[in-house]
Amino acid sequence: MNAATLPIISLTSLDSDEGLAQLRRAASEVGFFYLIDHGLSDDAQQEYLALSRAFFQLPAEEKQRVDMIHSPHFRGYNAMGNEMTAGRLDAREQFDWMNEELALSAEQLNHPWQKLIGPNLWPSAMPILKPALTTLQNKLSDITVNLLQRLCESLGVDGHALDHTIGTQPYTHAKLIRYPAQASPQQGVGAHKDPGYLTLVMQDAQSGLKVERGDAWVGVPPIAGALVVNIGELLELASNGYLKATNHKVESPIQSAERYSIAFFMAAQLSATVPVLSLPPELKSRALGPSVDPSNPLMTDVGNNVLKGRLRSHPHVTRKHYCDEPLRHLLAKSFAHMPTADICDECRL
Ligand SMILES: O=C(O)CCC(=O)C(=O)O
Ligand SMILES: [Fe+2]
Repeated sequence: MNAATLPIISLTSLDSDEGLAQLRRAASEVGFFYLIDHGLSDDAQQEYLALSRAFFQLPAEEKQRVDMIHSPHFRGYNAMGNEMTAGRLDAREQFDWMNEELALSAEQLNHPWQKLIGPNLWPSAMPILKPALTTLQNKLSDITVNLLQRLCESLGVDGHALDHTIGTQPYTHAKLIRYPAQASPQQGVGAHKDPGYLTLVMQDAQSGLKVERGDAWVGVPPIAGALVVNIGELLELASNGYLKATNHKVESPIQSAERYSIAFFMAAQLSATVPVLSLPPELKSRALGPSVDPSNPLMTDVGNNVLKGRLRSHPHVTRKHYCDEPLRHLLAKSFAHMPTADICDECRL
């Protein structure tokens, strides 16, 4: 599969039945597609990628001031060697930000996922980053909410069927990512599914993103101006498996080229439980239930499904902020159906 065969969906075509049918096919047969006519110009995207390059070029000590290890809410910077996917280290550095919120006090915490709520860590050496990335977050959030509504329509249900799980604004999580060139092929990020409803990826001119199709991995080469969309685990659950959260990974660039991307994950509010949509009979008969993988149970309680991914990806943050009592006890309860070593290998909860 190449750029010509990975579906290209125009957001402005989704007012028509034909556009919706194309969207449904792309989302159910591939789970990955390019989105065009989404309102974020190629020039604007290049500016955000340039900002990202400038951030990663900051001196190491400036980046370390906002290191994720300081954030119980999984916000901030991760140097190379700090992230695990599929049990192996990823070769990328990244900066994560989410909804800007106040943290809950220890007395207010009833569920471990509530600890995800909190402020971002912004680098004082680059004051432009906070307003610029907040603007980007709002734009991408609007695009994903619109797309989620169109997806619901394409499945023959009310376009607003999932609105109540989002409320006034969805849970959003975004990452600036740099994949440095490696001397030999490396895992930029290992094979995984994204936990939320929908993911948008903005890529520079360097390829590397791959999608699982049957027993093959196919490339998702960049198309100028297009955003890459993928279906997350919550949509697989909401559609009872009619839509699939597709496994994907990034292979590190080799030789001299580095790769920059910006990933944006949109989910329902952390306190929400995702409902199973009432699909019309012709789709329902093809919705055979979400995938069952004991090493990656899909959870309809959004906070736990999101936290599951964060705990595994950043074990150093988990150890520092989640493994002391009473949180450790609550965590063991939330993930009682998962192998405990999967959550924290060191303390085994
Ligand atoms: O960098 C990319 O192209 C994709 C990254 C990704 O899949 C992720 O961070 O979940
Ligand atoms: Fe991903």
